[in-house]
Amino acid sequence: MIDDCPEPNVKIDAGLPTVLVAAIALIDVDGRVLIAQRPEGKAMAGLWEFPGGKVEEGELPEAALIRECKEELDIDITAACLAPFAFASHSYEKFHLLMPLYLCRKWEGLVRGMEGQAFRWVKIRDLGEYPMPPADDPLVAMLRDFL
Ligand SMILES: Nc1nc2c([nH]c(=O)n2[C@@H]2O[C@H](COP(=O)(O)OP(=O)(O)OP(=O)(O)O)[C@@H](O)[C@H]2O)c(=O)[nH]1
Ligand SMILES: [Mg+2]
Repeated sequence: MIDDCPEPNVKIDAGLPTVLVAAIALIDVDGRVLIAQRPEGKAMAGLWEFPGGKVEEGELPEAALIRECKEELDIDITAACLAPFAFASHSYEKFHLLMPLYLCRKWEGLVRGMEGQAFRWVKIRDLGEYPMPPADDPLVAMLRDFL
C-alpha cells in the first residue's frame, strides 16, 4: 500500500525554495570519515557535518566541492576523485535542502580548519556520538552500511 511509506521530511506544499548543497565524505586509509563542526554564528552552530556548502548559480556540484574543500579545509581535490554516493532531501523551516554526498579517498594537502572550525576523523561506527543536522541521518545510515 502506498500509504505505508514512511513519512519523509518533505513539506510538499509549503512553497519552500530548494537549496542545492554539495557535501563530501573524505575517507582516510583507515576508513575514517572527516566531519567538521559548524562554527559559531552559522545556522545549526555546534552540530557536526560533512564539509561542503551551497552550490552557486551556474556552478557544478563537483566544482563547488573543489572550491569548498580549498576554502574550508585547505586541501586540493579533483572531480575525478569524487564518487557520487547518495543524497539528502529534507525540508527545513525556511528551505528545502537537496544535498548530494560524494565520497573521496584521494586529496592533496593536510586538512586544516580554515574557518576556525573543529574537525575530527571518525570511525563510521562512532559517528553516532556526534550530533549532526537531521538531514544527515539517512546518509550516515547508508555510509554505515557501505563502509
Ligand atoms: N556542508 C553541509 N551542510 C549541511 C549538512 N547537513 C545539512 O543539513 N546542511 C545544511 O546545508 C546548508 C548549507 O551549508 P553551509 O552552511 O555549509 O553552506 P556554505 O558553506 O556555503 O556556507 P555559507 O552560506 O555561510 O557561505 C546549511 O543550512 C546546513 O545546515 C552537511 O552535512 N554538510
Ligand atoms: Mg560549508
